Amino acid sequence: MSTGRLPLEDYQRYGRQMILDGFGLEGQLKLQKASVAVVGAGGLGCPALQYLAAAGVGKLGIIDHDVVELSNLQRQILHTQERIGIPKAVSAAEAIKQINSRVEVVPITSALLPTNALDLLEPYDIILDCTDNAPTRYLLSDTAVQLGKPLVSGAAQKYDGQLCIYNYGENGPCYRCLFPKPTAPELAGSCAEVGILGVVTGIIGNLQALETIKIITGLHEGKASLLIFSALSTPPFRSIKLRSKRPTCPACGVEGQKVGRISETDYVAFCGGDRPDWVSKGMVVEGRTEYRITAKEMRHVLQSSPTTRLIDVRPPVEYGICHLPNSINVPLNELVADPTSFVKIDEELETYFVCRLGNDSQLAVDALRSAGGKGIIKDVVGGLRAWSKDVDPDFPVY
Ligand SMILES: Nc1ncnc2c1ncn2[C@@H]1O[C@H](COP(=O)(O)OP(=O)(O)OP(=O)(O)O)[C@@H](O)[C@H]1O
Repeated sequence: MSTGRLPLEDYQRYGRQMILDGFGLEGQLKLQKASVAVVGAGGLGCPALQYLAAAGVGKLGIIDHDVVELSNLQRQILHTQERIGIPKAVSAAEAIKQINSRVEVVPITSALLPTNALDLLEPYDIILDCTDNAPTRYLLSDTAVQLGKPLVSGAAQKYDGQLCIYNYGENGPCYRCLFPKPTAPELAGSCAEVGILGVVTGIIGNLQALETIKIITGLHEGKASLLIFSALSTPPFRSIKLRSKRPTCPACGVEGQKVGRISETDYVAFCGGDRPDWVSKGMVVEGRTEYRITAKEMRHVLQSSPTTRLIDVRPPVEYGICHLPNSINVPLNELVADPTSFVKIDEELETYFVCRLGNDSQLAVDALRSAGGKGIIKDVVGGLRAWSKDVDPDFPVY
């Protein structure tokens, strides 16, 4: 039996869970003492944070560099219309305070990077990966291994989701044990590119909160498994038992650490092509800036340089929805298959690529350069979305 005591009103607030077998006052005191870092306050992070706060986790760190947008509200349920434009970490912290004012909330509005990950995550007992990109997944996994903390990882796209706890229990595997090599960039589209049903992120984010509460209260049996959810399948859940950590894993294997120092590792380069759109949000991704141009700079170029060609690499159906005047449409798949037959190499011409979000356009730059293109070949950071935000608010965003 526990000798601890809760503030009087907490017996009322948490009574419904405290009377559960195996939970009790002990479980509630453990939650109160626990600290959890949630990286990403988006589709997964919002529901996870909501339930962790409601359940009475003592301290919640929220790390997200992004701001709330209208397109987030379909699934990022802690944010509101009134808070569009403010940092997600701050918006989520405000929402949590309204649910449970006694939770200590630490909003961090910078991105998690190799240079700050160890420092930012060290103060917490458990880490939640609620992000949406491969470089951050590997960064989080390596950091969790180095800090010796469990990593409760969620992922969701389209109608599907996954849940796994890494670096936990007796010899539990890390993310690198399961995925030693990153998914080919062309297969790893973002939610903005491939779509997401909001409630799917709700299901996976809630499961992340559930597993976290089980770990904190001692209700988790400590066996590693990968839960796969597919909303359109019957039954929708499948669970795969996982092996122990791989002895040869470069991060957590018994043969010793072979991955480099986290702060010096270029996770973006490791994961390849489809870079997260961090540049437009103030994060410089090394080695790319000379081939990139902002939307505002693009407007200036279009107004002042007659030797400019602007190539829109979206699929024709998207080009048909909206496009910039004088842009020509060469879909990325056609361009990559045979770059110079679609875009003749001409050093006298300045060539600019644009797409919806500024990811495919980088691949287009790479394709043309690899095919021998020289001179000014650049792409628009943040794509047409940045154009709408920074240059022409009347340009449609979809
Ligand atoms: N390295 C990182 N550090 C901090 N937050 C991150 C990092 N990588 C991703 N995130 C955050 O993780 C969240 C992922 O959530 P989600 O995919 O639902 O949102 P989104 O990126 O706003 O969506 P969309 O792709 O529709 O714009 C985002 O808020 C994003 O800013």
